[in-house]
Amino acid sequence: MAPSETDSLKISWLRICERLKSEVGDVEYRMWIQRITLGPLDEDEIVLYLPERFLRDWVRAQYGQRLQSLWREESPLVQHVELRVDKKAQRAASADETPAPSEPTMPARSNISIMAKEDAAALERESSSPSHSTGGEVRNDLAVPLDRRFTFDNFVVGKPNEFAYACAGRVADHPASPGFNPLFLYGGVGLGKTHLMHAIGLKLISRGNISVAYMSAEKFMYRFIASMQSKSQMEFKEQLRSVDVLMIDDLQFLIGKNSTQEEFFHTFNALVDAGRQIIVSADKSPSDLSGLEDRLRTRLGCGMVADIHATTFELRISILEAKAKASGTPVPPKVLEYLAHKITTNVRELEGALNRLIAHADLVGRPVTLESTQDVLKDMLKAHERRVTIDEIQRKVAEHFNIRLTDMSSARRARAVARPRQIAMFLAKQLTSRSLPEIGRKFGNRDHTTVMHAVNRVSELMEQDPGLAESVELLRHMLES
Ligand SMILES: Nc1ncnc2c1ncn2[C@@H]1O[C@H](COP(=O)(O)OP(=O)(O)OP(=O)(O)O)[C@@H](O)[C@H]1O
Repeated sequence: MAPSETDSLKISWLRICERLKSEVGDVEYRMWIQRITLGPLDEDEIVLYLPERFLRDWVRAQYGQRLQSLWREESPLVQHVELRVDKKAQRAASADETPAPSEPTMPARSNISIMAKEDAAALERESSSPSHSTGGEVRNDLAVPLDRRFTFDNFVVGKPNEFAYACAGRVADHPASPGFNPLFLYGGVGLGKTHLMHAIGLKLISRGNISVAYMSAEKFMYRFIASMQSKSQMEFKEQLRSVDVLMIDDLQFLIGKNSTQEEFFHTFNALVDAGRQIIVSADKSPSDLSGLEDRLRTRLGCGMVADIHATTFELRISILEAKAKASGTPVPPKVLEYLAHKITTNVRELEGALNRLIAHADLVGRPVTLESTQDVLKDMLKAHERRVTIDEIQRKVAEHFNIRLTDMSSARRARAVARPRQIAMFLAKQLTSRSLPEIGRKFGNRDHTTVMHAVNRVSELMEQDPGLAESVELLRHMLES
């Protein structure tokens, strides 16, 4: 690189630092950005160094996009930003004239710094995978802003989530009431835990005069570690303990991070003792969160524990209807049913699929149809194809027709047994990729022609007998969801 290029990059970097400082504020700037060192330009990619892996991951998750766009604006030479770890980077940078990151502030032998290092190490072990960050904007204050879309009004209620919804509503109306503190919401990925937490926060704030802090457990940990490094633990503790409502999302992140758990435990006790509300979410119930300290698990389970169950077909349809209506783009009921049938685990993905369809329809100026849906979502739907096994099919069909499982492979020919067996063969052909001989083998070593006959016979009967067609469809539905 020519010297003039180096200088121009340094000047660009100084300007970017200034802009970031004004955007994120002094505290965040010192904590994260100032630790970055400018590296070389490699073709159109500028390299930036951070002295620790967890810092690199945090900066990448929180500022990666912004750094890239600022660089692009600043310099025509730079199109991409690469963040790397270089433990020597800090010292090298101070000798150079790039904006000097501060010297590491972690006191070498204090207990606190050792605790923070343990957690940082635990984090480092995990951080080769993408960050769990909520992606929220990091502001100068303690918490992450609430998402205005996540209101109670926008939350669709059905059997699987009605209890959690009711508990959330109760806490929003009467925070810190006996029996509801803490409120512990748990359930699988993308089922609405965060949505309900934000809804509580938004409702509380709308009534004014109450301070609410929401953050992911991951952010809690980063702030805790950062407070150690910048020797501002007292400030961190005071900020946390001054809120009326503290919400910590995805608590399972603290498993294995013992010092952060300890800090959270003390914060938890201080707040509950002071009559403040705590709301926590996790992917499992307190008793199943092995890896959390026992005393913390016990305290977490002391208030109200509410489970959000997996969605039902009916709930998925209601959610899709509500979201399609809100979008203003007409989506035929057939398409909604198709999606609800295919994407069964996660509301986030369901929503993502619908948004993709709507965006596509708007872009090409054509209505959403079943054909366009299958085409636009091809890759997504493929990933969701559920692998049904022949064993599962036999079990479900036997249960449904109240026959013994062994009759699936027995030689009995009575119609009460033979017909369900044929239906099971039909479903095995429809729902698995097994060949006719393979299916035959699973049904008591029957010949492939027997399976072929069963498949044809059931197809015929379904056309003639609506009752039987309904049974087969019901079984298929149960097996696929
Ligand atoms: N019942 C519901 N009604 C409307 N939208 C919902 C419902 N459940 C989930 N969603 C939407 O699905 C998306 C994912 O929900 P959310 O982020 O709250 O899930 P989560 O349970 O917190 O997931 P994770 O375990 O990944 O943190 C959000 O956009 C949310 O608005």
